[in-house]
Amino acid sequence: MTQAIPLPLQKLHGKVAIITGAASGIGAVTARHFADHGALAVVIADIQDAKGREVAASIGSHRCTYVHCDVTDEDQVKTLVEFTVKHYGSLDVMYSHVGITSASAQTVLELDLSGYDRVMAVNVRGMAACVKHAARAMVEKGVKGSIVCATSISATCGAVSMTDYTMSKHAVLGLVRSASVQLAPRGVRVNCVSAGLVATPMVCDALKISAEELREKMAAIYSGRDEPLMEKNVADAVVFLACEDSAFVTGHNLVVDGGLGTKSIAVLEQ
Ligand SMILES: NC(=O)c1ccc[n+]([C@@H]2O[C@H](COP(=O)([O-])OP(=O)(O)OC[C@H]3O[C@@H](n4cnc5c(N)ncnc54)[C@H](O)[C@@H]3O)[C@@H](O)[C@H]2O)c1
Repeated sequence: MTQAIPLPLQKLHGKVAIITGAASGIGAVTARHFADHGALAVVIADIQDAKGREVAASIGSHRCTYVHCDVTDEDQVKTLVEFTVKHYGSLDVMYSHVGITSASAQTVLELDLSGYDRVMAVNVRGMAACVKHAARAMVEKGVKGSIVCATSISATCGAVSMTDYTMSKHAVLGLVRSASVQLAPRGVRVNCVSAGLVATPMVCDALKISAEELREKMAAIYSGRDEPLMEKNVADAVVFLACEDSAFVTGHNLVVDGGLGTKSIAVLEQ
């Protein structure tokens, strides 16, 4: 069960939300944060079924449900959105958070194109499917909803490795900007959050390092802060873009990196 925020301070009271990639890391913390902010229902979508069910149960079955959904399969994304609308009446918020990296360094000279295809299928095609079906559900029901996509500080700069990941996050910016223009007349907002480095399984697995070790390394980079960038800091930004506080914000890339940008990426490149 979650510790509810007092009603007057709840930003998502009565809202119905989907969060993809919420079995783990930033998505899981954001799902809890949405529930704490009074969301009527938070639907967690992921491919890690046991973990996803665990997160949903820990938040509480009265307001959180797990649905298996591989975002690379458009039919599964469509079914996820249909399930949500059927069970909870509408869809107000889609946080399309799923993203992966390749197993290898993916420099241009050594680019493994099958790894590239996988990253693009998940990070770009999957993101587009989530935006498409969430937007359709909102437009059909006349809901002036909010769609938030996970980008990264890698969306606006080059990197010495992870070429495919960097390309995919640049592409998400194009998706968000186009969708925001197209959906503005329908009252649907589309924004993205570009997080700096957070010690989640995606990053720790890629670096073959524990979360504790990575946070220690990051402490030097985020030295002006009491602690390194955490999942909760990203979740706060997502709640802002999901709620009415950002009613006139659309097509925006909200950077959450403590002002450190590529310095935090440097940890990956050491
Ligand atoms: N951790 C960071 O430093 C960081 C920084 C910037 C942006 N991001 C973004 O956050 C997202 C990754 O989240 P995280 O860092 O919390 O990592 P994570 O690995 O903890 O979470 C990613 C989740 O996505 C799920 N997933 C993977 N492929 C999927 C698929 N095909 N269909 C459905 N679910 C799938 C995984 O099972 C996992 O639960 C990516 O979009 C990434 O670009 C992370």
